[in-house]
Amino acid sequence: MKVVKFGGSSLADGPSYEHAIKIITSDPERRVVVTSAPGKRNSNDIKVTDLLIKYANAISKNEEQEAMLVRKEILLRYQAIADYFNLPNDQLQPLVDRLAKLPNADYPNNNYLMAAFKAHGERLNAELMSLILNYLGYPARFATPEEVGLKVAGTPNNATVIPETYARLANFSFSNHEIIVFPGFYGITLAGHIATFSRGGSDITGAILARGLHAGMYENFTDVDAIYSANPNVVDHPQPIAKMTYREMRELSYAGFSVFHDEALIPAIQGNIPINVKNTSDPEKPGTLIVPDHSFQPTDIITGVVSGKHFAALYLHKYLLNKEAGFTLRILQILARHNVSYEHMPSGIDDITVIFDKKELDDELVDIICNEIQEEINPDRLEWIDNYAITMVVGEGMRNRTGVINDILNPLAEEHIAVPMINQGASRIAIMIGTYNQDADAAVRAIYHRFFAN
Ligand SMILES: Nc1ncnc2c1ncn2[C@@H]1O[C@H](COP(=O)(O)OP(=O)(O)O)[C@@H](O)[C@H]1O
Ligand SMILES: N[C@@H](CC(=O)OP(=O)(O)O)C(=O)O
Repeated sequence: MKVVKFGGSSLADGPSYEHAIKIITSDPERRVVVTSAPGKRNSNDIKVTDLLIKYANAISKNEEQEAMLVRKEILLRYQAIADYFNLPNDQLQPLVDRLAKLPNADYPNNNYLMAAFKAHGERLNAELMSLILNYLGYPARFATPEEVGLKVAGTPNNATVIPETYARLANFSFSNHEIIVFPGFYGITLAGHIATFSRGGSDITGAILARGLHAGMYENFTDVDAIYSANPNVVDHPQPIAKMTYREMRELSYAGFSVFHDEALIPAIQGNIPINVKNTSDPEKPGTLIVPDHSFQPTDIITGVVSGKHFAALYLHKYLLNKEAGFTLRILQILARHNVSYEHMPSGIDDITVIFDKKELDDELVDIICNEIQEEINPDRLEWIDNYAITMVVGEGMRNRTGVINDILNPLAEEHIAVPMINQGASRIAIMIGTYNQDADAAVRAIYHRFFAN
């Protein structure tokens, strides 16, 4: 049995829906389908998830006129898909009502309201997909996180799955003849409220279902032929990756290979389920296979290179820092006091750099943290670097090679790219290079061309 997830770009309009339906119905193994919300139909378009965020904000601010206009815009997206298949209008009415009634429900606070609104992009799309499949004569059943017990914890817009979900999923039964259509992106908290994963999180739902339902394969359909060795928006015609390991993908998606969510690797790893990323418009192409480490023999030295620009860094210098017991602990205590987590903390004998994901911080919080560190720790130098980027060079093939670091650093030096930090150690398959934002893309191109020129 296969779990199949379609991204927003693969369900954006009637023609793309038609491709997806062909894929679903061409293989009887494809029994569980996970939908994203309709995505962009062209580069100027707006994702339905972003329209729903607008709708939620208008409701929170009591802007009734704006809310009505956005709600109509959202409905038009689903209506256009339904019309493409000549679905009778009355069948769409439950979706229309659901969207209209969203503001009337009780939410513990505005964050839960936002989560519930956002989740409806996928929920309505799964319902629509099952209606269309049935209308075309394929036996499909719409199932929800409520029904199967997909439970989550954490914050309402950045939730994580609760392990008991897997036991509940094991009890979810469906017949050999039906196609289950399930909305991505959200689960239900123990208190019964909707909470979403982070953006792009429908990939996570697919992986949870694949693990919980013991799928033989998790197919992830998107709008590119494969995962490439570099972001195709940064490098022209990068090389497709035929096969890679879970660990490689996790390192790369963490740093910016947005084609697959880094958190979605975890259920797949736990369930030992291979992932195949494929193109909805060209499903015959092999795509990229993501597999466990033990079944993999690397052919290239590096598998991919990527830069994430959403980082900031706090650089601290203090003589004899390495002799001062509890120095790092006191920094971490200040961060914990403000509920801020850090990403990395490379250190030297007199220096330490704490790297943050910018999503964790705002300007006010940065000021507070810097002031507290200055007062309580009294470093000789404290510098906040707001335009920090992390370039990640990843490959199982680096494991037993020497000199790879030279091949990474030399092209950067040739391009006069400053490298304020290198971290090569903890993970034997990844080297992390700190650069400044403005150099990040050039760094990716320089490293890519050094390793993949031929
Ligand atoms: N290394 C990469 N390989 C392929 N695509 C990438 C890579 N890095 C970034 N991308 C981008 O990821 C996009 C697909 O991800 P996303 O838009 O989230 O898809 P979906 O809507 O199918 O979930 C591609 O169109 C591409 O622009
Ligand atoms: N629709 C959500 C979740 C998601 O996974 O979307 P996509 O598959 O289009 O990346 C978002 O936009 O974040």
